[in-house]
Amino acid sequence: MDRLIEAIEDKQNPSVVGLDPTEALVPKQVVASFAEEIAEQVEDPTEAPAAQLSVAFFEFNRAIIDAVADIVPAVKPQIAMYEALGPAGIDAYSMTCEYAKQQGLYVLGDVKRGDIGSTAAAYAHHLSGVNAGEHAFDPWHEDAVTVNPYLGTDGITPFVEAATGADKDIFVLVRTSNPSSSELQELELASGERVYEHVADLVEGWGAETIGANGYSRVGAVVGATHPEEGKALRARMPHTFFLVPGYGAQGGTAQGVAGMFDKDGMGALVNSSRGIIGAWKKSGKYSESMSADDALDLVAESAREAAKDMRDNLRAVLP
Ligand SMILES: O=C(O)c1cc(=O)[nH]c(=O)n1[C@@H]1O[C@H](COP(=O)(O)O)[C@@H](O)[C@H]1O
Repeated sequence: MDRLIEAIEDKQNPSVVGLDPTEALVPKQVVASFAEEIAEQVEDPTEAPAAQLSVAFFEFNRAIIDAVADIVPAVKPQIAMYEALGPAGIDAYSMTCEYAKQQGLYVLGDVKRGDIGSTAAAYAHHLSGVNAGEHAFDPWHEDAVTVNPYLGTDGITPFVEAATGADKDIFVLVRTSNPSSSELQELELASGERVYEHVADLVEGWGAETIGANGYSRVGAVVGATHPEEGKALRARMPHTFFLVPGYGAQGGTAQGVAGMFDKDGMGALVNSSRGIIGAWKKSGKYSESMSADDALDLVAESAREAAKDMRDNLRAVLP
């Protein structure tokens, strides 16, 4: 987590831009501009639409990354959006991660994996790379991944080991931002604790051997911006655990609401906004369908930059 913390200090900005593209979030003319090129490349024409959208996702992301790389420390590509397009989408995911890393950004792969130990060990290659050993290579280019703790310790240990070996991190779901999160996470245990509080204690334990120079372990926690009070209590309960805080903006989370999730030095949390940044162009009032693809991408980039700056300034205003 020390690399992430350095990047946050460098940019003086504890926020991360979520790269969650969908067809609705990419201007139509940008997608259309790849039609000919893709039609020539694919053997099976039924694959063309997914291939075209995948290329458009990458170019959309590249424009956004270029526009925010000097403002934010990190990006969080959400693999679901890319998986939805099949293998071409996965390529766009990996290319996005690689490009972001080349621009000096910390890349948090939102892959939310979780399974029995032997399978978790395979998923952990997201961090350790493929064919670990002499011929290892890293097709994913991620600095961290998100992990689901439902299977318990043996589903997490392979990720902690891989993260430790590769100087990377994981973020474990503790208190998620979504409306139904209470169905399981708020259940009361015989001890009187809530399920998410128990998970929080497990997460502190999973990270205990990996605490870095800044006092935070390699095992972070995901705590939704939509739960300000619980997030504040978790901050006190998890002194060595860095927080990823999604739910800002589109899901209703605010800078005031997340302020309590930071430590006394204004560190300890990274706040995510995806649609609020990458979809800002739609609310700019400047878009028109008759624009060229290049102009539309410029608008996407300029709007994302403004939204990222606003988010940074709003967070700075509530931090010490
Ligand atoms: O792990 C996450 O990042 C995550 C956890 C959570 O509790 N809530 C949550 O929204 N997320 C992710 O954060 C992003 C939020 O997107 P926006 O609501 O568009 O900002 C999506 O990629 C979600 O999958």
